[in-house]
Amino acid sequence: MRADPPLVLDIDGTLTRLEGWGIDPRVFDPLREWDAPVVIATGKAFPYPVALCHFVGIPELVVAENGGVVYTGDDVFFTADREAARAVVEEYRAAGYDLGWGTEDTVNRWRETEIAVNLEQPIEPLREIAAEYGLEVIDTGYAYHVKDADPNKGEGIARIADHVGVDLADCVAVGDSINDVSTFETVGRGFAVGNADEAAKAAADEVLEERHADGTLAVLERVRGTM
Ligand SMILES: O=C(O)COP(=O)(O)O
Ligand SMILES: [Mg+2]
Repeated sequence: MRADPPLVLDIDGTLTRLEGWGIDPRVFDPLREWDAPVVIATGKAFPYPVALCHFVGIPELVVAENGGVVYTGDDVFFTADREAARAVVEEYRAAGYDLGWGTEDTVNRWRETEIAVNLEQPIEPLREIAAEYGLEVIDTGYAYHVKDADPNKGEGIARIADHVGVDLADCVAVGDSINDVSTFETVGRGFAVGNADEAAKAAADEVLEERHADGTLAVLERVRGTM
């Protein structure tokens, strides 16, 4: 019997319902039944992908914070320093702006290496301050991320692949935004969902018609048992 290829999946825009928010429940069973490693590679803070793996019922193989945090299932690696991102946020706040997530800010509460800012906040002053500290700001369509330009999802995926013993060339990835470009450059086959941004579409091997989880489910159908 032929096996399933290892998977690398983004969360927002990729496992989401067509309306853009919330995990599409149809992805749970195929992911739990997948007979190869499934890596969740996201811009979200570390607890979110860990919880997703936990509730789907799959081993925790996680790239979080756009590569700033990598969990191989045995070891956690922090590949970026959050002090610069914190300094940017302090300056942004001092200039009268807000991160836009409310007082308890569960979006950033457990972040270790970067900071996320609500898309409704002004990006230009954020970019200017970030540049002073040598950081970049990326727009995933779900948040602005103030981050070190160096670590990325792709490097984290390579570290996990090495640890679990899968060949990157065999890996199939699905993603939707600029933070998935390094993923697509790292794995054998990258698919951008129909709602993907231009950067993700340009970096993918194939752009799907289907949007959000419809796209991911179509890829799973196509690649299941092809190894
Ligand atoms: O955190 C974001 O902005 C996007 O998250 P994602 O990488 O899972 O799409
Ligand atoms: Mg995404």
